[in-house]
Amino acid sequence: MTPRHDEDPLDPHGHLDEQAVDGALRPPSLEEFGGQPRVSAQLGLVLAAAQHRGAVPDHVLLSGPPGLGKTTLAMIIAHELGVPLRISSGPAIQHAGDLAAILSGLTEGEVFFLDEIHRMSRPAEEMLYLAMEDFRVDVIVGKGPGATEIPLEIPRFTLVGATTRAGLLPGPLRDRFGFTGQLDYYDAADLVRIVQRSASLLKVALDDASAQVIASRSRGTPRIANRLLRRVRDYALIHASGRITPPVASAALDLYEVDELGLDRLDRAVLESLCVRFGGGPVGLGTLAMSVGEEVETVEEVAEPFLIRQGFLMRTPRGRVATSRAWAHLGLTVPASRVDLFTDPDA
Ligand SMILES: Nc1ncnc2c1ncn2[C@@H]1O[C@H](COP(=O)(O)OP(=O)(O)OP(=O)(O)O)[C@@H](O)[C@H]1O
Repeated sequence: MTPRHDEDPLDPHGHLDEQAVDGALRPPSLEEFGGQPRVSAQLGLVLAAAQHRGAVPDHVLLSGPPGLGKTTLAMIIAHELGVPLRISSGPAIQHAGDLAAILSGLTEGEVFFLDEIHRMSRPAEEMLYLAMEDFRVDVIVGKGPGATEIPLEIPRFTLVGATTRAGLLPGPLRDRFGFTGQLDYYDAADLVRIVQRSASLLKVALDDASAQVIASRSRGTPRIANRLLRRVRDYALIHASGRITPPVASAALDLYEVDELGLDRLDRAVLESLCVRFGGGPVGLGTLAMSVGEEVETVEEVAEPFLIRQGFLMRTPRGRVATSRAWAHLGLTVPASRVDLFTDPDA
């Protein structure tokens, strides 16, 4: 049987993979960017004032967990300013020369989006200080004692740096950003609107109650909301004649092991390991990550912030510790040896 691609209006010929569909769902303007009202309003003002003065806006730092819209905001900034966008990432810039090549190739007023800015090499970072402040880079020509620095003027640009770990940025780099937007997890009402917008772009009928089922399991993250919507759409297509209802949405998400609070396999593996294997901790992050077969960064940047926010896990100087809520969520009883930890002495 020939596969049918015509189900997807964003992908009529079947050329777009899932990531491309994700990109197609990105809101193009601040007005369409749902949620984050504080960051949106502050950023809007920075851009409007710069445009009013006819100046290139200050550099912008966006921080927050993955999937909350940092790349989307960088694209929106360029779009609102009507300038081109150049994209790179910290790990891709290992030598100062890589950065010099990018910066000298920018056009006047261009937005330069540098993702994972905390993972840039030290020499590149130092070059960036100068570029951000004086719109100049010092290119080193030659080697050893005969090496000379040649100053090179670069066009004025707006750097949009993104990081999941603002705390890892050296002070001098952080200080050179004129505006810092701290993105936080989205509340359910915002996610409902985001998922409804995506559903309408995908030409999928989605009632309020079903949108709420998806939003409540999306860990406060638009990228996850869009992904779950696509999984629910698939499930409805195969099992419910394409009709999404709250029970259909719940059944789909159960199948994909996303529970009612939005915890996925990795989150539960981390909690289970912490509670069962390590008796609730404290346990070091490296050991915890190894016990679930994941990279330290993944556990630290993807699972942990959400588990902490949900009150399942605490970071302590001696390691990660489970809360009583973690045992309860796993359907386990807090071991007798831990009970006193969670008992309020004044109760
Ligand atoms: N405020 C929003 N409104 C609507 N959709 C959004 C919003 N924020 C993010 N999205 C959607 O979520 C997806 C992920 O967003 P984005 O790639 O900007 O996240 P990110 O913070 O840059 O993630 P990472 O740190 O992993 O690069 C995008 O495809 C976009 O469609």
